[in-house]
Amino acid sequence: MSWLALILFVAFIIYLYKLCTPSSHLWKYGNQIPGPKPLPIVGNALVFISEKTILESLWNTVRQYGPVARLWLGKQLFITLTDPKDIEVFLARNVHMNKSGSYRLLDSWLGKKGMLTGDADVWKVHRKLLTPSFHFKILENAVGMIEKHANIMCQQLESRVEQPEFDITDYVEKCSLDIICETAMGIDLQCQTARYSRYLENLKTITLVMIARIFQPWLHTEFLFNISTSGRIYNKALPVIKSHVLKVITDRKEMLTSKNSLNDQTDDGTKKPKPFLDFILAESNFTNEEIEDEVQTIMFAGHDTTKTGISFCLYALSNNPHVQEKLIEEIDDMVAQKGENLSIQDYNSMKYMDNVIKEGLRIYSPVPIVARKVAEDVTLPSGFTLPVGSEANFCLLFLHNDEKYFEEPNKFKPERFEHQERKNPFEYIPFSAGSRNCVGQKFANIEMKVVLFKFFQKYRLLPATKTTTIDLETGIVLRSLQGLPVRIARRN
Ligand code: HEM
Repeated sequence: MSWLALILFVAFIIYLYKLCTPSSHLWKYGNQIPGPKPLPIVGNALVFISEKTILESLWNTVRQYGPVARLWLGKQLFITLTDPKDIEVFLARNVHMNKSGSYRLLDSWLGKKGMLTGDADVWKVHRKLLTPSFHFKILENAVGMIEKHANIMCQQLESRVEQPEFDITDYVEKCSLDIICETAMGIDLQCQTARYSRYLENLKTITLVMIARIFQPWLHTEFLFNISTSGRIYNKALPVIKSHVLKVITDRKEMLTSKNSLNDQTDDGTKKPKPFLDFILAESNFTNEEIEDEVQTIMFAGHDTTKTGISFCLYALSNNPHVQEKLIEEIDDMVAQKGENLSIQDYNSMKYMDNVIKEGLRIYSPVPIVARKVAEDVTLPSGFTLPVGSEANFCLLFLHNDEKYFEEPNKFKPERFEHQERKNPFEYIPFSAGSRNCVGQKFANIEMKVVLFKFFQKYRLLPATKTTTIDLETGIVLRSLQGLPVRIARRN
């Protein structure tokens, strides 16, 4: 019996070793890039246990080894890039179009056919077919719905006025989900007025498990992941997310077939925009799998990012009263000129608001890291060669907080965008760049403006009194370990 156990143990070690040993090509080029000495099997994965957050570990690696830093995660060669000239090589040319292997770990959730994670062949077709659903005309009609949900958020916040500090993310998150569901799916979820959202709770679990899994190479195989504690937690949360999305699709299909329940007028009598989901359902070439993957993708990418962008902006404004006052002044001027009913052009004409949002997306980039699979050996302007099969990770958060490109990067200064003479446009790319940039960029910008506008018409923000610092972490999108504590006061 003990012999059998020994043989099984040795077989398991050989299996792990093979699983974690990179190809000689990766090994040769990978080790020419600066980085810490790897251990057998795990590579450099232990660097992620030494710090409080994954971001801090990555940041330390970049500080120590430079703007091109190498880590081995098992057999995966993970190269962090923070120089805009190096990043440009990937984003400006249509050569390295597939997302990195880390995104494949999201397949059981986002599928293989969604725009965000899909490979180039599927992505090209979907992006072309679905781009019209983000057209300016559609956004223009969506403004009223965004305003409606922003107003509900403000009503919900009434109970927090003049109260101790609280996490603003909880409110913004539900508002963002309601916005994406009604504008993109045609379903008014009313998540803000419900006390509990199973979708949001389980989504949080899924994203946290997934991000940790990326940096734990021993959990990359399905078998080991499924028997791990993280895998069991994930497998319990996933069906909730899946069934939620399926219900959204079924409900919309039913609404489209029974015309009675299809109310295509907004409360103020204007025509509702055609939701993204109707574009997909009308596309006869889309399989059920493709529909589900795209809806799953837009539900996630369309609310978690804007939630993060808005919440961090509000948090930054709570700590920068002079910026807040200037923004309030601009909002009051706009109301004095145009009244309450603003068009998309009115929102976009507020220059200071625009710069506040740009600065928020710089200092707290909602998507801190994006990554590509290296499709062929490529030599970067910095001189290093990235071998085919490695992962190139662009750390947008570090790039945007690098003093080489932004003076006093820790200061929240929207004015820096007034005289914007960037040496290289790839120095500031919160929505990524090139043909796989964010398809929802215009939608996100208008949503952020409307929510800030409605909020500051009613309230002022005050800094938290108990929580004075936050630790940034990646949970696919940026998050803070302490939440984003603020206090609010009524204006007037
Ligand atoms: C502040 C808000 C947002 C930020 C900062 C943001 C940022 C990004 C970034 C950096 C990417 C590239 C990701 C990668 O290469 O892995 C991306 C892609 C994407 N985003 Fe956004 N996003 C935001 C809002 C939105 C919204 C509101 C939607 C949908 C309504 C959306 C839908 C997508 C989709 C579908 C992709 C994949 C595009 C493609 O590969 O063709 N995003 N976003």
